[in-house]
Amino acid sequence: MLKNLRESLRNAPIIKRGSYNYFIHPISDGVPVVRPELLREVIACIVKNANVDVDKIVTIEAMGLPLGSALSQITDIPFIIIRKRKYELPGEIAVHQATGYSKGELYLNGIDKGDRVLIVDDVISTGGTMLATLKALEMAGATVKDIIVVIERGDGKKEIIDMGYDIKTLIKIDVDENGVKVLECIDGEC
Ligand SMILES: O=P(O)(O)OC[C@H]1O[C@H](OP(=O)(O)OP(=O)(O)O)[C@H](O)[C@@H]1O
Ligand SMILES: Nc1nc2[nH]cnc2c(=O)[nH]1
Repeated sequence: MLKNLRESLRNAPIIKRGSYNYFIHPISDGVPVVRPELLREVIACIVKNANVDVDKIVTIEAMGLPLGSALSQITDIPFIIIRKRKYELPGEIAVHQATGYSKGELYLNGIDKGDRVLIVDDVISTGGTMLATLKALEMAGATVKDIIVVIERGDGKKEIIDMGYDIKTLIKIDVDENGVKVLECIDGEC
């Protein structure tokens, strides 16, 4: 089921961001090109595995956007984007985000108290972005029914599970300066 994702990750180039080995891939970067068969495969796998009995899908700028958008079209569930830009709307919630190579603020709008949500993102690595997202959603009074992330690297997933949340990842990889190694897939075919 995840043939395109597996093969493309095995060929992903690596760059250094400080000391961090950063892989570049269409799902996580939008470059060099996002092929429809890859996105279709990933979205089908998300629909098959995620709990979509929710009021809203929550994604994170920037690379949660193609995922949230396609998922919303298929499920007919509205989606919201946690932005890196401040809007200063009433009720906007700001949280601090730290990844393995960057720091910044995230801004949540559009959640009503009691909303049941599914969080979708492209990558989990340190878990810093997901922690910030969960904090913002907790502050907004949302109930997180499920979390699904396409690519898992590092130990961030464990932190989220330790906080008591369910989180699924479609593919688990290891990254070093030589490239990407595929470790595990949700379809069991790796
Ligand atoms: O688990 P973490 O260490 O937090 O890493 C995961 C985050 O890193 C990337 O976001 P980034 O902030 O680089 O933004 P982008 O989507 O604009 O590339 C990715 O989209 C995740 O949100
Ligand atoms: N594209 C990309 N996004 C990430 N988010 C966290 N780590 C990575 C990475 O290595 N590559």
